[in-house]
Amino acid sequence: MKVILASDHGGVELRKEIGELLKEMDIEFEDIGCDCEGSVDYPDYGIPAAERVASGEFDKGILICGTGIGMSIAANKVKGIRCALVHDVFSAKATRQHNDSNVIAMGARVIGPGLALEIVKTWLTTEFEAGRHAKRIGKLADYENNG
Ligand SMILES: O=C(CO)[C@H](O)[C@H](O)[C@H](O)COP(=O)(O)O
Repeated sequence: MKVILASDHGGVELRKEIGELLKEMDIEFEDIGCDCEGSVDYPDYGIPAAERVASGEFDKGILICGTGIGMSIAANKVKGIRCALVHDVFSAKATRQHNDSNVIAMGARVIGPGLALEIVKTWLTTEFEAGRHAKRIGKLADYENNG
């Protein structure tokens, strides 16, 4: 599995902690920043990261900003992306099982690193259940492709 990590200035520390976790889990990843002291704009990191998941270069993406909201909105603008804004372990599991989410967004100003790392572990290790959920995802793809 290959994972891409990105954040704005609100998520730098948490993003780096997630990178350390991925190393411990022996998961291949690329961290595209930001490597910023000052303020940056979340679409400049979230959209390129999501595009690289949508293209198939990466299997999953993890995006961090202050709330996770900006990053989730940005990622979901990219065709083929199902980004879930997640701040609890139950949702992290459910969004893999039911939505086959390929990106998650979290807010570093919303949750602490302990919970965030548990969310990442759960999300990366939970499989899509398919079945009735596959039909629903198909409807999303149909809308994306045909309106
Ligand atoms: O986009 C966001 C909110 O939806 C992110 O949380 C940003 O990190 C936040 O807006 C940045 O805010 P700042 O006041 O410019 O640091």
